Amino acid sequence: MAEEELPGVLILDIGGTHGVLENLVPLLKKHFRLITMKEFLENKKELSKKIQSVFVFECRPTVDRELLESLPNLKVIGNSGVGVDHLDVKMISNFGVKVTNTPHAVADSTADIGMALMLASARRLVEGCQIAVSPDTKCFAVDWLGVEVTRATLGIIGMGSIGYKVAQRARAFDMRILYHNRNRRRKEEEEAVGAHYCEKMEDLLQQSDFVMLVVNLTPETHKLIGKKELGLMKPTATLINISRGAVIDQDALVEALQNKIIRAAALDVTYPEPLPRDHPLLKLNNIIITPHIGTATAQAIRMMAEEAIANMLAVLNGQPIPSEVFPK
Ligand SMILES: O=C(O)[C@H](O)CO
Repeated sequence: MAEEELPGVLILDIGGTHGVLENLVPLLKKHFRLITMKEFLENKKELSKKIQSVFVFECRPTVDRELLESLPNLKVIGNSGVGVDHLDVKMISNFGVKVTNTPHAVADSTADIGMALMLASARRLVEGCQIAVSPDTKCFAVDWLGVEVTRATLGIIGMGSIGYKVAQRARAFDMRILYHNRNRRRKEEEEAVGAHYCEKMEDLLQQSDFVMLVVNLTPETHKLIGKKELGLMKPTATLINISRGAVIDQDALVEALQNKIIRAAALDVTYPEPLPRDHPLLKLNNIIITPHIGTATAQAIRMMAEEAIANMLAVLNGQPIPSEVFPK
């Protein structure tokens, strides 16, 4: 089909992603006529009617009312990524537009980063690297002992597809696995990874050596972990966050880390991202922060684009939609 005849997809500007989007262009071009935001703004009159879908890369750009009002033939917003907290799904659906996401593509890489953060924090990997390259290193390993992950207790808060992948990996470390989730998993699924359900999150917090946050950000999970919850954790415990920054009350976390209420934290997500350079979290030495890289692998990015494309095409062709997000 000639490019002109393909359905138009508007690509939202994504900023400094180091050429990621350019790598996705050939994939998208097979099925869509690509229209960048710049092109759209320069030629709104001609292009607005042609755009049937908007491709949102990960969680940065959002879609506002003004944009929706200017796209009369828009049918779907294909989010590349699982979290859709940056999109007002209710407002979008009031325009008769569907929202889709990519839960399958992100699961392995995000679970991997959860494990990487847990191991790095437990074994003080970042400090170790700094000591190794420091010119006057006199430090021996015994001066800065870490803690063991093997056979420790891991509490997973949020047992969706990513949480479950974390449990699968943790099993290989002989970890005792606890989980808390809105809905209990099937017995066979629990048994397959040896996970024990905690109906009360408090029980999980009190018993875990590592607590990993894998929930979606919703009004119910906003600041789910605050002063009270941190106070329930063991002083030797580590908090790992691979979901969204706002799931933690960051002021309470600063206080807990400063006062050694918990041992350490390892965050792939913060609020905001990036943190302002003078943020107190950046001044602590019992924390590791990575810049939201849960899905930053070549394979994950590609799979996310493929899953998003399949979703968008299903909507445009009136077929069953693999991963639709419904307004709550
Ligand atoms: O939501 C996701 O899938 C990741 O955080 C990437 O944005």
